[in-house]
Amino acid sequence: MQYHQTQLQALLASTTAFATEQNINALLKKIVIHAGEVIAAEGVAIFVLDVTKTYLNLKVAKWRDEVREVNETEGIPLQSVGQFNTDNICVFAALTGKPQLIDDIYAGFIGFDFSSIYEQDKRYGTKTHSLMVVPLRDHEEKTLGVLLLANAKNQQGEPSSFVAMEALALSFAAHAAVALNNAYLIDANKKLIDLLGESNQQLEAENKHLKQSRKRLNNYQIIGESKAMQQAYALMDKVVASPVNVLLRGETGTGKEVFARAIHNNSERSNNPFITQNCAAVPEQLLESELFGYKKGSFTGATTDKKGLFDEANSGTLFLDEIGDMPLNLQAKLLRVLQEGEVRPLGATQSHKVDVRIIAATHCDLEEKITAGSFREDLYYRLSVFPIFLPALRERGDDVIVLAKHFIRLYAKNYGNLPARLAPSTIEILKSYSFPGNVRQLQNIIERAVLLVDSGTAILPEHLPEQVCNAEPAESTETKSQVFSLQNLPVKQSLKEAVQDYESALIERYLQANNWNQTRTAEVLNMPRRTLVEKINRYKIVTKGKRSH
Ligand SMILES: Nc1ncnc2c1ncn2[C@@H]1O[C@H](COP(=O)(O)OP(=O)(O)OP(=O)(O)O)[C@@H](O)[C@H]1O
Repeated sequence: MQYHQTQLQALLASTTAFATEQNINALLKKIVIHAGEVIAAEGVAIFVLDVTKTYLNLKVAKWRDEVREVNETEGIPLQSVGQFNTDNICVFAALTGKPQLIDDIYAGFIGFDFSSIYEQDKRYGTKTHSLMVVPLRDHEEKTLGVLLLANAKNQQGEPSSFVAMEALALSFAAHAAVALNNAYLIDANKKLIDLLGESNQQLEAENKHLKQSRKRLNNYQIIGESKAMQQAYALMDKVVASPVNVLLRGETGTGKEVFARAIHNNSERSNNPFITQNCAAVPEQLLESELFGYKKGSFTGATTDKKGLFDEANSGTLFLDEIGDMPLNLQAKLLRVLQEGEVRPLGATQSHKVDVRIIAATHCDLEEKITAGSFREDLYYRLSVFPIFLPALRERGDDVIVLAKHFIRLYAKNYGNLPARLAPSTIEILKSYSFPGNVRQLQNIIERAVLLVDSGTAILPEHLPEQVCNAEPAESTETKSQVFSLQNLPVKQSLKEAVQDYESALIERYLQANNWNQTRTAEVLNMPRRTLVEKINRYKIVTKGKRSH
């Protein structure tokens, strides 16, 4: 079959045009326009199968030069009353996958129902004679839709037959179908990507929400939401998922054991044992046999083998409280366990492996102990891979009252007392007290008060211990700023002297606030500890209020 040069050029042009179009509606329009150029016809229309594959929907129609995009919601049904709608030429072509060619639709009954075209002709004064319907099928031969061409024209523009153009039409339809299928795939991909993006965003939001609510509720079931505690929780968040050893530091009664349990309970080891041992409470030999165990006959009284706490805690966590008070000899043995992951019970000839996470705790200034030679520096580095400083109760703001109310509920329940409440004056006293014994001291104070108070009445200052009521209020930061207000400064002082005065008083204030713990103070002031010690010596800061560390 000989085709006109312009038709072949049009076919080539359509290939390029389709290859660069990814948008479905734009592509459908291009198919219709190019079809009219490749196959000389007066009218062109494209129908596509809807997603349910039950309707052929008209998308774009062209009559001579006029192109119309159609937004048809209900197209031609493939079936009606349970029967395929084979009277319709488009449905027939779609179902059979075969092109349909009619030279004259008015030439008597030809097996299809053209009544709607007759009606249109009447309405618009047109005259349809020849028709060609070509199915658009993808590489798997699934029908995507059909292309309808009306009124074939010859090269002179006179009415003709589509028969001569069938092969050209089939070739055009084949690559139009490939382009359409690609556009569908790209569209489906984009929708998937959008969907993924959306669900990712949703996941991110949920994640954030979970993290926030976890922070708010603090899953660790530790009472206290102050900023200082939030900082400690944030460090815990980091450490629970990893197996590193943790060193909990803080004054006595700040909740080091509470934190240690919480770390264990939120770690992967939570179903395994959590064993605690206070290293200060027992004599050296007993502590050694407790920790490492012994073999029968290894000393007088060793009548049976005894498992040590490292073995008891295998796969779990061993909490070593008051680690600063561990005797030097045992420090060396502990270091070996940490380095080699093996223990050797007393009297045993061989070591064996253990898998234990160590959480150590101390209220001591370990750095000072190292200087004094009573704590091994190498052990210190092993233990303090991840230190967490627990804030003193006086640094926790309103947590004091939150904790007090928690303990009231606890003891009211224990002692069958109707819940008492805190009188405003009591709240004031508790808020300004410095709590050297921290949470443990508050807990004892509240227990005593709940016992003293009558059921359902308020806890008054008289229900608090005398030393609490009569204590000087903890120094507030306002006092400091008063001392250093410009009005109070001597007028004849060099800048250097003024700065030194300020620095010296500031360091003293921070030392006091941190219970004279130099490491902690250096941390808070964000300076090396050695520099802090130098300044303490240079300014001759009296550390007589210092606790025994
Ligand atoms: N945040 C808290 N919420 C509720 N109770 C707490 C909290 N912190 C501490 N406690 C309670 O305070 C008491 C002291 O806590 P814990 O023994 O954990 O302190 P510690 O720092 O280990 O003390 P020490 O240094 O003397 O060993 C315990 O009864 C504990 O239950």
